[in-house]
Amino acid sequence: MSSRARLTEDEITAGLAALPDWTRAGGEITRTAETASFPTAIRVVDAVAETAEQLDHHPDIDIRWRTLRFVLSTHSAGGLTSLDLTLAAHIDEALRTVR
Ligand SMILES: C[C@H](O)[C@H](O)[C@H]1CNC2=NC(N)=NC(=O)C2=N1
Repeated sequence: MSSRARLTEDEITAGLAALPDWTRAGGEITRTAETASFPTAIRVVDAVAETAEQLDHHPDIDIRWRTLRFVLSTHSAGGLTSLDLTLAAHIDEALRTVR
């Protein structure tokens, strides 16, 4: 299966079981997280930007002081693909590790 193929409902359910901080709304998943400070929020975004470039897959990001909101979807597929789950796991890792 290509990583840009739309996932089935069962695949989405299984994938999201490992991503408890993400909320699904139709063809998107969203996570909001508060970081320690505005500079930390920017460093998280910087780390995510690097991953996004490597994956050639890019999140929508909303920055409000030290709160970040990420929205993931595969625009070319019109919904969720394994790339969204992969990127979500990387964002979780950045939020856990970047200080
Ligand atoms: C040419 C390039 O692969 C595409 O434009 C990529 C870039 N990043 C992308 N990011 C997301 N989220 N969805 C896409 O369909 C997408 N397409």
